[in-house]
Amino acid sequence: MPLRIEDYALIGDTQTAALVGTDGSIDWLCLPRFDSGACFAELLGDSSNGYWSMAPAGPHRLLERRYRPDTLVLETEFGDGDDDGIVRVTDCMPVRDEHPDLVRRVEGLQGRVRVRSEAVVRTDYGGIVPWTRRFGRRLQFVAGPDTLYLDADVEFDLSEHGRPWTEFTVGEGETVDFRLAWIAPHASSPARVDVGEAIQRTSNWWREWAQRCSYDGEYRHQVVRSLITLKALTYSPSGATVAAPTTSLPEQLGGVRNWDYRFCWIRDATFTLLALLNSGYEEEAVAWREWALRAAAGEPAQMRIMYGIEGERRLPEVELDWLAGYADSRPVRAGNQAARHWQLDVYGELMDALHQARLRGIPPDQSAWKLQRALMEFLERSWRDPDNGIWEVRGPRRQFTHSKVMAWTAADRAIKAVEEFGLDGPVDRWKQLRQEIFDDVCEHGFDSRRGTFTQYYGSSALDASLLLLTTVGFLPADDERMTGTVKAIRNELMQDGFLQRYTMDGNSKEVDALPPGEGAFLPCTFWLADNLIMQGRVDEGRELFERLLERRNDVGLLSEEFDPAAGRLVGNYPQALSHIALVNTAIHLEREHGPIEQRAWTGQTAEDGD
Ligand SMILES: OC[C@H]1O[C@H](O[C@H]2O[C@H](CO)[C@@H](O)[C@H](O)[C@H]2O)[C@H](O)[C@@H](O)[C@@H]1O
Repeated sequence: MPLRIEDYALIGDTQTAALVGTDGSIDWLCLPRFDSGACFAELLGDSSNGYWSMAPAGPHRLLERRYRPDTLVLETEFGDGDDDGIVRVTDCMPVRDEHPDLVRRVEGLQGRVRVRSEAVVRTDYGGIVPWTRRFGRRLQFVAGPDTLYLDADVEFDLSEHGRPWTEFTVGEGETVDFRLAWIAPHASSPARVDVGEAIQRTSNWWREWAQRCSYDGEYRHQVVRSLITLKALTYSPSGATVAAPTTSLPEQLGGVRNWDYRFCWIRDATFTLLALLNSGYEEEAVAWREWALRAAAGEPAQMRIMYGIEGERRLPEVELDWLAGYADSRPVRAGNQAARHWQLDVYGELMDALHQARLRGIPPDQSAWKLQRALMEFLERSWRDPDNGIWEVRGPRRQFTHSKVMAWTAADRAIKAVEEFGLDGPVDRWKQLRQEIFDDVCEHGFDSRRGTFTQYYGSSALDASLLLLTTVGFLPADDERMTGTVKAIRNELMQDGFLQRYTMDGNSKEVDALPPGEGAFLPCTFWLADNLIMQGRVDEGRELFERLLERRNDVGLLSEEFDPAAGRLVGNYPQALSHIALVNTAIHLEREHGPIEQRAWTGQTAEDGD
């Protein structure tokens, strides 16, 4: 039985990340970047695909696990059989100087404990067995483009089926240190490091970063944990945030909805920008904005919905058929075919992100406005085209209501750039466009019989993305079309207290081309809380928010979805979109009726404005 997804904690160095289980085993780590092949891939396969365990050798149990306050330094404590002996394993990835490092310290807290560690290193997602050599207390693993070194205070034995292992005893107050480093094969071998100093430096780095959080409300503890998670998912050399550090953790246990999230989605990243700006992280927000402008630069028709972490456009999807999949959920995929999608909303997302930056006094330079004008020209020609929608469905393209509203958002922000920031553009034409889209959505995307907006033009299906119509300012929260939509979504998409993304009935396969069935989508449930707060139903919004907080695991992490029947987190993990939504709703609750800065709602719609 694999560990549950929520049994893992995250450590990372802002260029890649690892998952550490409650059993002390590191079962996922891609080196040197988030999107590289994994050297530990047991998460998606079995022990032959690589892991690094560290726990008492005999019978033992987990006593406690936590992050050092306001850091990404993880401490896991184990008691031996009768709790006479207690050890602490401290894990972290120091923020990188030259190459990636992962350090582990075993510390005796009480009595004497025999500890066992196995370091089964693989490359290319557990598919390649490297050439392993021992030089005293140093192991070297070599395979093609990857060379790894494991330094330890104790010697490893290579005799057990080629799986390096070691056993040692720690007494109270004693420490035994380990360090795994990755280097390019042509680089010289890494010098040894002082693990205690590396852990201290890493703790200080995260604490200083966390102190910059400007949110000081009642959910500060949870907000800071989510922000640290977002920072850990942001590739620091470029400023791009990955949607999650994993691939193919299933949206349904045993199912086929298994995707690679180690890329940067324009949509997700725009939400990230808002969360960062709202919590005082301007530097990160500026880095993201510059990344987005570089990534989207060029011909607007060629803009992508997602990019690699350095802005790469080709992200071919392949199946890793040697991996059995988490809980037998196959296929395991690397790369994401959604990179080739046409999703209309990204133009609105990008226009809105740049508008938000201007609103907060961090205007992009003139060349950004040139790009925005080019995007608007493209959108004026293309907004009527069907697209793959926010959920990236793999069925036929459709006239998705949310996508059209995001085209409206693009026009709205272009108008505001001229009227509020004095930029130059055909504002009358854009006003006409905004009105035209508004009328089109209200005519075709609204079911007047049921009093709700619908997933796509002419359909009866509901879609939780419609909750975003208020946050972008398309309609005020108390407009009866929105209260009707929120009511219908609550009635039909709520499952055991959490929202499904869209109607999953016999017809859903026609839309997403996948067998029905997935967990409840946590970001959408946060969006429902936002709408309730905006309607003035703050207590109901808070109650829902707190229900969502309870779904976080013991170290404050969320995946994308929650399976209410199994009572388990599902989907890629930890997921940026869920943590972003948590931060935004917490801030929103603080301001109660004022989501104003959350998006760009200014109280004026095309209807009552012009
Ligand atoms: O379920 C279908 C799609 O699922 C993934 O997309 C989802 O994750 C994205 C990243 O967080 C998010 O932007 C999108 O709105 C979600 O639907 C997957 O990446 C797609 O390939 C897949 O079709």
